[in-house]
Amino acid sequence: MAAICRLHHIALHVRNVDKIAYDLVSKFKFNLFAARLNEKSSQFAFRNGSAVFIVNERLSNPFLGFEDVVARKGHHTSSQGLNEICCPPFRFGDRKNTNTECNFLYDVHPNYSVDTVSNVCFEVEDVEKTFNALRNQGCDFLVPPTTVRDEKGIVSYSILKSIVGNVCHTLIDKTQYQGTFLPGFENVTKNGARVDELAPSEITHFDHITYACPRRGTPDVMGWYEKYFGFQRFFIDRDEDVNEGFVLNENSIGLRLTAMEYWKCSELGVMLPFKGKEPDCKFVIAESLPEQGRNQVDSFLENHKGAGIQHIGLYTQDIISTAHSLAQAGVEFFSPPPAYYTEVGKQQEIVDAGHDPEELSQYGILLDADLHQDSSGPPCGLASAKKNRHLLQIFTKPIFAEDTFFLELIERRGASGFGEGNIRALWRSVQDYMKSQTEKSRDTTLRALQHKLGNTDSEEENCL
Ligand SMILES: O=C(O)C(=O)Cc1ccc(O)cc1
Repeated sequence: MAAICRLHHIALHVRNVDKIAYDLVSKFKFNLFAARLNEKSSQFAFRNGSAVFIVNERLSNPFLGFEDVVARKGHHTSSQGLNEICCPPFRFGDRKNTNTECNFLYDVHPNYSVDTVSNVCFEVEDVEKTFNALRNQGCDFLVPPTTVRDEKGIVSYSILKSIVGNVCHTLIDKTQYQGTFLPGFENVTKNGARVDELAPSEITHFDHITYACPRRGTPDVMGWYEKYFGFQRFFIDRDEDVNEGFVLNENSIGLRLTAMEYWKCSELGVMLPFKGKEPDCKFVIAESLPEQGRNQVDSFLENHKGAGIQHIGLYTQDIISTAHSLAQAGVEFFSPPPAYYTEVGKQQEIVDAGHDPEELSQYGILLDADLHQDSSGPPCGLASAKKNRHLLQIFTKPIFAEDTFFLELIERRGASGFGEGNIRALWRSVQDYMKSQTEKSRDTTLRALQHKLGNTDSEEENCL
């Protein structure tokens, strides 16, 4: 079994990196802090808190590369040299330095026909040992242990295929590396400063990753992550059935949710530099239930052409402020039905949690109080904090053209699960959006058809 230390980054593969880079930097306030280019591929790394995305793009247009993207974003690259073992040194602007061996470093090319988020990279302590142990257990590896080196040290990695659709996991060991990111990547600087040293943001880390899985697929996914990574069940609701998971199956919501979490290094006795405790990224499996008709999980599976990562929760320390600045920058969020904020129970819940329903409604932020407060908590002052345990969430609209993957902002005030009330409200808002998208595309098709028919008519008239 792999002893996972922490989540290192999550990788996207997109056809047009420009749009995603623009969204991540200008709208979601990520910093483009490192990049790697060669003739066959471009890889860009974006950071917000400890949340790191690597966006991969094949260079379909050889004239559009890193310089163009950077110029558009107002960044400048440093020209510090790199020295990779598996790749000859490559410098920006040196497009003739073709490297046909190396395509996506630390990743595989998923050969996927739609934009996708397909690699969750974990840090482990010993890649070779982990590779041997997992392979002996029957795990399917795509890349054997591989070493990459520059003047700051060595990084080794290996890539395995998960049981979920196109998702794979890069296992990486950085313990012998003193550089800021990964060998092969070059730092991006802004006004002479390294971009990853800029002011801290409200987003601190990845809170959870949600998979959309086919019907009846949950037990296999859970079993796989338990066997190879030692993931453990995380109960979303205290009344949740061990085998059934958390089920919402009424009033047009047909969803089975099951969550898992993993042991962090700190729990294995290894100290990590995150205030002594590593933040924990949960994995959620979403499965659609057939009785309530077609839904957002089904549409993800169809549009994405298979199971995969449906959304990622970004943890923020202040969801109101983050939602405000992201909305100002052009991020579009799903809104719950307006009645959500005026329902007597919900209004009271929001007020009891110390929030203003009006303010939350401005952005469409949902609040869910942890109703199962356990009474065995510490006495006096902390009791009221415990009493008001809640979480706040908001979903963005899909960020890929195919209407698949989206992001979520989440702030937890003592609540560790996924609020049941929120899931219902979120579900409805996504369903409404899907309906409006279907109507829109139906209108467009109809208009196109009418237009065509009109043309045909006039052509016929012309012929007459
Ligand atoms: O609340 C969350 O973040 C979840 O992960 C639950 C969830 C999963 C899938 C959906 O389509 C909607 C909600």
